[in-house]
Amino acid sequence: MDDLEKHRWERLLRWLSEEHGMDVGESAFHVEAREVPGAGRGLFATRDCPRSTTLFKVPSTALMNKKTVAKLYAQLRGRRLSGVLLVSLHLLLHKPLGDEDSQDPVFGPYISTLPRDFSSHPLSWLVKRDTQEEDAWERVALSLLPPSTLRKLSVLHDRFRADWQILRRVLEEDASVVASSSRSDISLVSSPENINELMMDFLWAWLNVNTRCIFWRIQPTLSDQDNFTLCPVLDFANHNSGHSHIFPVVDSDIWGGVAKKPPKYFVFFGPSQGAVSEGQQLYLQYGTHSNAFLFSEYGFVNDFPEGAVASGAYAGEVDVHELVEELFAQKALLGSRLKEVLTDEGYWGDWTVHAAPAPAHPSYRLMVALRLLEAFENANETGQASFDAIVGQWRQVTYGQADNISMQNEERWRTTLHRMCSQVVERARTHLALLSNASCTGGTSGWHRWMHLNISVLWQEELEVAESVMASLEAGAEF
Ligand SMILES: C[S@@+](CC[C@H](N)C(=O)[O-])C[C@H]1O[C@@H](n2cnc3c(N)ncnc32)[C@H](O)[C@@H]1O
Repeated sequence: MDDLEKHRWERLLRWLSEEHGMDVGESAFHVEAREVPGAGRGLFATRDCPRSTTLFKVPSTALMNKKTVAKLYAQLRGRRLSGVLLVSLHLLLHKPLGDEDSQDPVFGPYISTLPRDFSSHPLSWLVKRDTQEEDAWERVALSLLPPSTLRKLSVLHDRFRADWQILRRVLEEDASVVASSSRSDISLVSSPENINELMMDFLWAWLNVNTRCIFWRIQPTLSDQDNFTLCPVLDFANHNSGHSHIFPVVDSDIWGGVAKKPPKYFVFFGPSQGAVSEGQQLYLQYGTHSNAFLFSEYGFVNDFPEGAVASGAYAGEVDVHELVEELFAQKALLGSRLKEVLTDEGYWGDWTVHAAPAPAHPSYRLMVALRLLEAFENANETGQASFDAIVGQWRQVTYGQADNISMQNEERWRTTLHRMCSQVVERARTHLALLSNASCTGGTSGWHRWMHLNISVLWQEELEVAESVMASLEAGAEF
């Protein structure tokens, strides 16, 4: 890290210690931030840690979440803003200017350590497209994304736009909120340029929340959308698809009892299965996410060595929603009726093919959908009695009361899956060829080249997974 970043890290530790009473001494704090090429900064062990070592404990007063931030905005209590909105609003109002530190008297030293720039995040390209401010590189990059990645990104974009609309209203209607900002440059003069600038600042805040938050229970209901926090120090940890070295203690027995109060510290253990060595990067597994998800939500992918998909060493997957949806659409009115059946039974969408565990296979949801589609053979319409009878047969198989609709149906859906995988292979080859033509996405800076590579990895995964599933089908594998 450069001197400025080192200074910010040290200031963060001083703030945690002096303002929040966190123990950052050698006996209780065993991590440090370092630069990681291609991943910004990461967390590293500062000494050998035996299994289950407590790596560090962050006082809950230093966390940024709905509970700690809402206290600062009593005037907004009636608006029932989500945790994402409140925390993003606070970041927006105290965003550091240029290379300066954040002037927020409450969380300033923490906010100063957050990434300053999200130009490489694909959501930035989409948001810039809304205002015709995207550059040629971004336009081409968006056009080269696999369809399912673009869909995931669009869903994220919708979430962002909805939050921005709410926040804009809050800023326009409540002058005291803007007045509480520590920024000298914030302005709500409603010129289109000002509003777009403010939206990009909000994007910076929102992406910091979206890429750095972690589950933290502040509401009694486990699935409450506000059960998350930003956590200083921990949020320097990068993701690894294989294993995690950091284990957050996320739930407390207190919740089972009457006290219903979050714990005083957010505690992070090292692995219980083995020691970590001094200098080792400590990863946090963000979840078992596909590369398409990591790319759209976090702006990076897990790379994999050539052949790792075919050997099953890398659990690649492809979301084939668009291709399946198209098959139902081709059945015109019958397709709509079948969509209704699948939706009612909870099987519409989320259709994937997987490389591992061997044999490479379709997801159960995909088999269920294809069985129904092929049960009607080439028909585009059918009478109600025959429709009900066929759907009845399909239900028996789906509920496990029969092995199959017919051997012919099994043959048909496997053939359709094979054809679909071959389409995936073909479009992946086309896009990899386009991507290898440097002129089409050859940006100038480091992150352009890195994102170019990430997009290639997405297509390479599509290619290798689809080829593996085709090989399984050709070998007659049972799924
Ligand atoms: C919680 S932050 C981790 C710390 C971050 N690297 C930083 O410099 O502040 C999550 C972000 O880190 C980056 N990241 C995390 N894991 C990564 C990985 N395995 N490869 C590349 N980038 C990664 C992505 O930009 C992601 O959105």
